[in-house]
Amino acid sequence: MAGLRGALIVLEGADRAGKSTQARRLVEALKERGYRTEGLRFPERTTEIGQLIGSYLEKKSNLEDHTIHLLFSANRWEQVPMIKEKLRSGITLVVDRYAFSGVAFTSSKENFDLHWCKQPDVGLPKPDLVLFLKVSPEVAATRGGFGNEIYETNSFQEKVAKRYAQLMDDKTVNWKLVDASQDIENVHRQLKELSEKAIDDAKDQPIGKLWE
Ligand SMILES: Nc1ncnc2c1ncn2[C@@H]1O[C@H](COP(=O)(O)OP(=O)(O)OP(=O)(O)O)[C@@H](O)[C@H]1O
Ligand SMILES: Cc1cn([C@H]2C[C@H](O)[C@@H](COP(=O)(O)O)O2)c(=O)[nH]c1=O
Repeated sequence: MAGLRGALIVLEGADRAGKSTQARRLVEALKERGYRTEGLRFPERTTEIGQLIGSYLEKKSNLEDHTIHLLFSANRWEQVPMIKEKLRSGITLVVDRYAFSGVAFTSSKENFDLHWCKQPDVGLPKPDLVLFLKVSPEVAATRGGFGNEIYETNSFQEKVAKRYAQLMDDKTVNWKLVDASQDIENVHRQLKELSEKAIDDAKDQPIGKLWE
């Protein structure tokens, strides 16, 4: 319907929680239900900034810790005009990782606090729903591919899980926690239900600003 906006739905969680699997399924399921829906993921590795990030994650280049944090944030900001345009035109966006990943991962490094890590992302379009896929580092480690990229170690992922828990204390963000150690279909059903409600709630609301 003209004038109604789409929802910004974010999937967050530790590496190998199943975010990409669920994001793909969610986009398809929402489309089947008649919602105009598109997927998006961060980091968006195809841009110039995204290529620097990809090279860092794949351990092909080294970047100073503040620098890589700011690049992750810049990689989100460069997509903001497109995100706003799509939401305003009624398209729902399902986003695989967002600013919460940025804060949870960088603040797990030594000498970084949550407050500093949030600042570059203050004012981004605020998600209408953040689906947190909770899985223990032990279960995540049994899933395919764990260990290829820079942050994929059990010890680092344990720190990341604690940072996410701190972020979820923020009640200004619409967090929904889902047990992602269940089978793919069960997780999917829950995400779809929560998403449909968020789309309905968001449709006549203005786009908010994150952490403002
Ligand atoms: N609920 C599940 N049960 C078992 N295996 C799963 C489940 N969800 C995803 N997987 C498998 O775990 C692996 C990682 O899934 P996926 O890439 O979706 O996770 P991710 O959270 O996007 O990971 P990353 O953040 O590291 O890219 C894949 O092999 C996928 O098939
Ligand atoms: C958005 C974002 C991501 N990260 C980290 C989290 C993961 O370890 C990788 C991305 O891997 P994926 O397989 O493409 O999901 O990057 C980060 O540290 N900061 C961020 O802002």
